[in-house]
Amino acid sequence: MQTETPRLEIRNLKRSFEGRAVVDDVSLKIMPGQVTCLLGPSGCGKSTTLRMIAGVEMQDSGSIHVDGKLICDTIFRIPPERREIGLMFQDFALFPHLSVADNVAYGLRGTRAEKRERVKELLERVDLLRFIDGYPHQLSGGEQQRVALARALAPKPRIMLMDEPFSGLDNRLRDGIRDETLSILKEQDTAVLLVTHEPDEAMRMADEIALMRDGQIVQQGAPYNVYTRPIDRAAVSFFSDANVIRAEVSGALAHTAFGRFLAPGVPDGTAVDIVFRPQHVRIDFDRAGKGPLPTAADGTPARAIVKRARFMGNESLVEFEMDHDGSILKATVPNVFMPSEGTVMWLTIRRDKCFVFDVKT
Ligand SMILES: Nc1ncnc2c1ncn2[C@@H]1O[C@H](COP(=O)(O)OP(=O)(O)OP(=O)(O)O)[C@@H](O)[C@H]1O
Repeated sequence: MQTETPRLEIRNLKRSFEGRAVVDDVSLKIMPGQVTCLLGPSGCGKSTTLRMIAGVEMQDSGSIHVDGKLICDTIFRIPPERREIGLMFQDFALFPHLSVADNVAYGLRGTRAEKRERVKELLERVDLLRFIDGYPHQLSGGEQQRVALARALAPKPRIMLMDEPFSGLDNRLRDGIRDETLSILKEQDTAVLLVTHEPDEAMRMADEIALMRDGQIVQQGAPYNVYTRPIDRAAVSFFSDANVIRAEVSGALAHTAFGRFLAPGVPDGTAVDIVFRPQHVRIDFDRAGKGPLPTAADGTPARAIVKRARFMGNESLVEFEMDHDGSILKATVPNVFMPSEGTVMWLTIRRDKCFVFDVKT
């Protein structure tokens, strides 16, 4: 069986600044037409990784390959302008002295007529055709960014590196431009590496998410898998609010006020964190001092007092103080649910949505 060659492959990239490993052994493969999001908090090394692939930053070790060919290691190096890699950064400036059309045509080859055709096609898709003969200073910041996007897409690069490319756009525009950009890149079979610190953006754009932390990729996979099978507590919290209950294991079970949680393979006496998202807390009303009966799916109910309820738009967030230890738990409920402070309720936690992590690891 013939295996497909990745469009972009980076192997064991490392880069240190002042003795600190900012990118620490990062490897990735991206196939043609695939969008991979490098997702992680500010300062984790995402941009430095991208800059090394672009060729504007030199790695200390490791190599970069395009369609199976080496383009850069510590001995051999193709200069940035010959890598045929498209770049789209948030602060990528347009050429102020060139018209919008000439900016978009900048990297294009072909006859004047062919270039004009391609420029029109792209400006139409980013909804800016009316500005074709205008100049950058006549456009708003968001419009300039869309022109920069059209310029980056125009030469149909084999690889596109994007660093927070949509963050300057207002919400109303962002979704449309994001979807349009994605469909252009897919049509062109471009391999995309997109850097973002916004989980929503990564979930929306990515075929694959590479979760980065302290210079390393800590987890990689399809958005659904990364979201539903996070490798640790921080990976849960990165995507959403998370509740955490600390418990001790005995007999492969973690014992809590919400009943027992399976902790297979965890030795007795080990401390674990049981982590779950607010949407997986079930809320029940108090019935003469009692909650619902325990079930295998939801465990035992625990008594809680409403501290605060807030309406968030399409859901409500309720904060509870737990009776048994005074800890705070958050629950979200679709639509409007605004119980008043002090209301007694009973909470259960969906077992199939909980993650149990050994505290030490
Ligand atoms: N040229 C440099 N000299 C010294 N330190 C640097 C240099 N470039 C980056 N760093 C440091 O490396 C770390 C990672 O930076 P990088 O820009 O890659 O992070 P990032 O994940 O892209 O963050 P952000 O989302 O905030 O851009 C930061 O602590 C940064 O200060």
